[in-house]
Amino acid sequence: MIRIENLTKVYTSRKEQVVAIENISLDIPKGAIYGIIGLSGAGKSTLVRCINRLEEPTGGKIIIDGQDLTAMSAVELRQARQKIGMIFQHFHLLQSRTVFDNIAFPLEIAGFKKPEIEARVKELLPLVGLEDKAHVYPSQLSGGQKQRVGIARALATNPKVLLCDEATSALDPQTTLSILNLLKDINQRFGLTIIMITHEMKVVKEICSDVAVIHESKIAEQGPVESVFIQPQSSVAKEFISTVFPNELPEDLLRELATHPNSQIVRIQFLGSRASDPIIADLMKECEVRANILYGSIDHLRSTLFGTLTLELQGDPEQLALAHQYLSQRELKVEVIQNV
Ligand SMILES: Nc1ncnc2c1ncn2[C@@H]1O[C@H](COP(=O)(O)OP(=O)(O)OP(=O)(O)O)[C@@H](O)[C@H]1O
Repeated sequence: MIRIENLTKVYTSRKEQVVAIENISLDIPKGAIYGIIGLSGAGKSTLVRCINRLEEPTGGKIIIDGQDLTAMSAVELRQARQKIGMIFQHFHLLQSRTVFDNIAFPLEIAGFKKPEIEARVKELLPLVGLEDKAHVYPSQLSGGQKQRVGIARALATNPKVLLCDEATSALDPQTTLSILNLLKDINQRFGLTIIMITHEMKVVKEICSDVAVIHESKIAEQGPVESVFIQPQSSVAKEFISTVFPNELPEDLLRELATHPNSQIVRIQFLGSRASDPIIADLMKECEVRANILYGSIDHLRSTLFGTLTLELQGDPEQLALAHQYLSQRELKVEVIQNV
């Protein structure tokens, strides 16, 4: 639905040239919640601002529903932008307008008549849970409420795409969760395609269906969230995943385990229904190895279970080989952390 082809943006000043994004290509399916994650300065904001040409790309194409935004005239672009909503980290609300008038603003610009505007705003207020705040000013709202106004304003012209630039980065964890749930709800109810720019893997873990990791202006890797979490390829993706699923064992424990004879430390990761398999009981019964649990966690990637289990396996080489065979037959991802 959205195709980004070889997108490049170079900022040129008198002193220097900065390549903010370089040859980025992405296919974003209709109805996806597509996360774009990267460290500060990686190029995320530039990328998202190029998607609706708030920033003019230096090269490449943005194709939305078959229409090339980069080839559009100013008038065509203005019309196309009505189908692309955007929300920002710092909300960007008009302080002198009430909540109602902030949400009405894009409809006024688009030339809607007063009764139509009133009807649409009255539809949007309950959608974002602000029925009782229509006539208050932004300064009287909490951060989460301000972002709800931002979301209602972005949805006013019935967009097909919602761009979110660090939409929850200024919010506390609980408010972040409530905004993410609202975005998930909107995505499911209206089939809206959402692009989430973030530097926080917990945002990706919570609601994204797909993710692209951007590093030093380029895409380091991309794919469905489950694949990237279970089999990350790039070191930057691994680093991000370790922020939500830390699985390093303490150094002194590793040192102590290194003294155990015939022992191996393995990390097992599993998705979905595999989370309820009796792995340890089977390993002990079928492979006759001893399995000591060193670390375990189970969590959700959106609505799929994702688990990590770090075990010390003890047994002779044949028994350990049998254990690996057993684990690989069950399509679990197994990594040997330490052999003794
Ligand atoms: N208007 C500009 N003029 C010159 N350089 C810019 C401009 N905007 C961004 N850059 C540079 O482009 C690179 C990418 O910046 P960008 O803001 O897109 O990164 P980011 O991943 O969004 O970072 P952050 O999370 O810190 O906002 C950085 O090196 C930045 O300094």
